[in-house]
Amino acid sequence: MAISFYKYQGTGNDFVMVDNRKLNFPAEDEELVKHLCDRRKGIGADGLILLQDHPDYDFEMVYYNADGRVGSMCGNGARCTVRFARQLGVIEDVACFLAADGEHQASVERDLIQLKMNDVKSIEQIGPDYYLNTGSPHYVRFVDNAEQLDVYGEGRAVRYNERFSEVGTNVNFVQRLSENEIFVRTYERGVEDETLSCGTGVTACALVAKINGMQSPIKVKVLGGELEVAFEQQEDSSFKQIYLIGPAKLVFTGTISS
Ligand SMILES: N[C@@H](CCC[C@H](N)C(=O)O)C(=O)O
Repeated sequence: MAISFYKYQGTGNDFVMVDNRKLNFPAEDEELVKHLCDRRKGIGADGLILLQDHPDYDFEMVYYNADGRVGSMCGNGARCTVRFARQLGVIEDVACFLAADGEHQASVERDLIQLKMNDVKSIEQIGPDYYLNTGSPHYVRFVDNAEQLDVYGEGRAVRYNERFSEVGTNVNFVQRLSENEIFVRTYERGVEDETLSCGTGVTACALVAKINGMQSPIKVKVLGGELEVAFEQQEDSSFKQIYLIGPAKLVFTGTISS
């Protein structure tokens, strides 16, 4: 079977994208998805995304992690899907689409994609660390020197902690750089390694930064570039009007036989 694909990246978080509007991509085949995401034997990506029709939305985004399993929300993947939808002519500069965690709005502003994330009602504190869901589950730990950190080793220690054993978690390490800027490194569930950026992770870190005295909007440096997170915190401490803003780019297109 020949599969036509598009490769996109958002701050270095990269995805194989398939226009599934007129296809019936066999995504239940975990080995196929894993193969396409394999960096040596396949195309290479942190995940695979199907863009498909939906009767009530501009499109639906279906996300799979690089391990072949269907994933939860992917913030960078969603920004790339919006760019992809625009390239295909599915949308113009605004979109209302469905993802794993429900409805999202987005807009295209030149190089940047502004993505509205779902509200976050609560943040759990676990010792000095935090745990919250921004569409995907995220553990957040503040550190003094994220650059020197063993993200793989320390990330796996949390990822495979029995507390998270059923669903697992992504693990983020955050360093405060200035009054309105943080640096984030993330160990991603489903990739089972550090990625260059994680959109839902960056969002989680910005909300936790607010709890620790920082104000919206928060600039976020990641290994693959820069993002911004804007939000409002309500009196009941929940977060609304959360926006993840950053670039999303087409890298190349191709055809691969499975
Ligand atoms: N890279 C993503 C997060 C993808 C989901 C994650 N791998 C999981 O399984 O929770 C992002 O940009 O949000």
